[in-house]
Amino acid sequence: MKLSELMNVIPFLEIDLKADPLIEKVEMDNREVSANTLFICINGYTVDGHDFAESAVERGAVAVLAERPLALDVPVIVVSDTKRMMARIANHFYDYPTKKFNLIGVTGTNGKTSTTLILEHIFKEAKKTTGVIGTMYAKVGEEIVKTKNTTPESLTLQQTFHKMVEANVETAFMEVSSHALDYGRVHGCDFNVAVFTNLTPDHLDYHQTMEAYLFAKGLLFAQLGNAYENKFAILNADDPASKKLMKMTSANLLTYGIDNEASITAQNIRLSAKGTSFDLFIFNQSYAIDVSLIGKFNVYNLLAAVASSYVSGLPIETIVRSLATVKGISGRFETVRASEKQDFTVVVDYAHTSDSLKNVLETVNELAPSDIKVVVGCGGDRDRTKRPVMAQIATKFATEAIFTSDNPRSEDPKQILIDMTSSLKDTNYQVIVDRKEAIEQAIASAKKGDIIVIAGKGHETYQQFADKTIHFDDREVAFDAIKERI
Ligand SMILES: CC(=O)N[C@H]1[C@@H](OP(=O)(O)OP(=O)(O)OC[C@H]2O[C@@H](n3ccc(=O)[nH]c3=O)[C@H](O)[C@@H]2O)O[C@H](CO)[C@@H](O)[C@@H]1O[C@H](C)C(=O)N[C@@H](C)C(=O)N[C@H](CCC(=O)O)C(=O)O
Ligand SMILES: Nc1ncnc2c1ncn2[C@@H]1O[C@H](COP(=O)(O)OP(=O)(O)OP(=O)(O)O)[C@@H](O)[C@H]1O
Ligand SMILES: N[C@H](CCC[C@H](N)C(=O)O)C(=O)O
Ligand SMILES: [Mg+2]
Repeated sequence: MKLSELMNVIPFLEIDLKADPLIEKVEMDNREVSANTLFICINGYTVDGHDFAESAVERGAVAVLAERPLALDVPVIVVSDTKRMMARIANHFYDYPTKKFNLIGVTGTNGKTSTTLILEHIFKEAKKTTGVIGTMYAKVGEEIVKTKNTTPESLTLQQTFHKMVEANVETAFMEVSSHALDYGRVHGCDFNVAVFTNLTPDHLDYHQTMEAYLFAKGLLFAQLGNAYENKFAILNADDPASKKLMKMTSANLLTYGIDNEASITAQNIRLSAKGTSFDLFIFNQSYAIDVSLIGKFNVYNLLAAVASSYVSGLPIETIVRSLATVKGISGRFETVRASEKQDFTVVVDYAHTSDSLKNVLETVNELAPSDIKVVVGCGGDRDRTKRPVMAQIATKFATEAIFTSDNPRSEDPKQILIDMTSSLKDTNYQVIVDRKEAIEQAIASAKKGDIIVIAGKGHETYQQFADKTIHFDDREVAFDAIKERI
């Protein structure tokens, strides 16, 4: 496509293009540039992309989009906000891919990955071709693509959607993070369904206040479109934030919940260590559900997934049937069993917020009257306000807590642990900075019947420090420690 055609998506742009080169690629990273590329300069948090424009041209960029004039031998188009324009350009370049399939966006503090993966299962059981974008990976049909962000920036996003169109994907499920909404990474995505899971404190380093955090989540509902376009907002009736989100959208509404009145509800919930049973009520029809997922919080995820599948046109009988085969989600309430002789339980869970940690520990408490040990830490370069709160929850809901490192990133691991424990009144804890040692100690000292919850890193297979990233998998470390003991 010609540069002039791409530039048409920018309103009121008055440029006199002396050359109108063919654009075959759009990139924001000079290292990815090749012949006939349009290079977009993004002034980032770490570095300024404008500094790489010259190198991009040397590598084959034939035009540059920038926020200031640059002395280059190729056309330089100056706009006030390159990031915002990048979303439009990406959308046009990849021919508006999200108009070509059903797109379900899931936002909320906790439960996004779980809900999107339950959705993937339901749609696959209904024999649909699916796509997923989220924390663990992006998936185009069966092909897995590694991702850096839960919700990638617009260029990668639209490129991935384009691949989904080529792979004949019929429905895609996407986690939409508050950062992505605030940055405008999803501008121009044509969502058919937007799902809200819940809102509890997290990312306050970025958003500063809960109001600002809610506002960012609300942007998904604000950009959803209208009821007459058959768009649906799926809201959690048990979360007070839903009342505000309702006002931010003109789409159709469908609510789900357990405690408050809702269109889709679960009643008579029975929790066990093997799974969960409940009666699903959907517009006064009821269905008996038996799933292998554990915990009340997963009932919410299931209800959200049922609601989104239903408004996407899947028959309720198909949806209900598929729930019987929903599998556990990697790193979410995942048990580690290394030997027949193991007489204690080890659970690895991705709880890295105060609310999710409380949910997991409450669930474990409900399941068995055992002693609970929790091994947990808090990530560096992330919301500091959650540190003392997570520590309080750990000592309150577990018999004993071992506080350790999560991903310290650029921070001093010891300081993070001081932030967690300095105002703690309870004394049923110890601090072991090294995560491997902490897990080994918890397992070595486990008594018969104990439950050990290793929280915060779930599916992650690495640990990030200021100077290095090492391979680290809670499940592997736990497995080896159990073997060592038996
Ligand atoms: C704060 C933040 O969101 N940063 C994002 C941002 O990075 P940045 O601003 O540091 O980018 P940069 O490195 O300064 O680079 C600026 C520009 O120069 C270019 N560049 C850079 C180096 C070079 O050699 N050549 C070059 O051309 C880059 O491609 C870029 O265009 O742009 C990057 C590329 O899109 C993102 O990967 C990165 O996310 C980082 C990794 C991050 O941690 N983000 C978190 C806060 C985040 O977004 N999290 C949410 C999920 C949270 C949740 O699930 O709860 C998410 O959606 O992931
Ligand atoms: N609906 C829910 N409500 C509260 N807690 C939940 C819910 N679903 C899952 N959790 C807890 O939160 C943890 C993370 O779940 P999940 O990965 O689905 O969330 P997420 O929203 O994708 O998180 P992230 O923001 O890191 O992408 C789980 O391991 C579990 O402890
Ligand atoms: N999406 C979340 C994941 C946090 C996972 C936890 N293990 C940590 O590193 O803090 C974030 O980037 O804030
Ligand atoms: Mg996620």
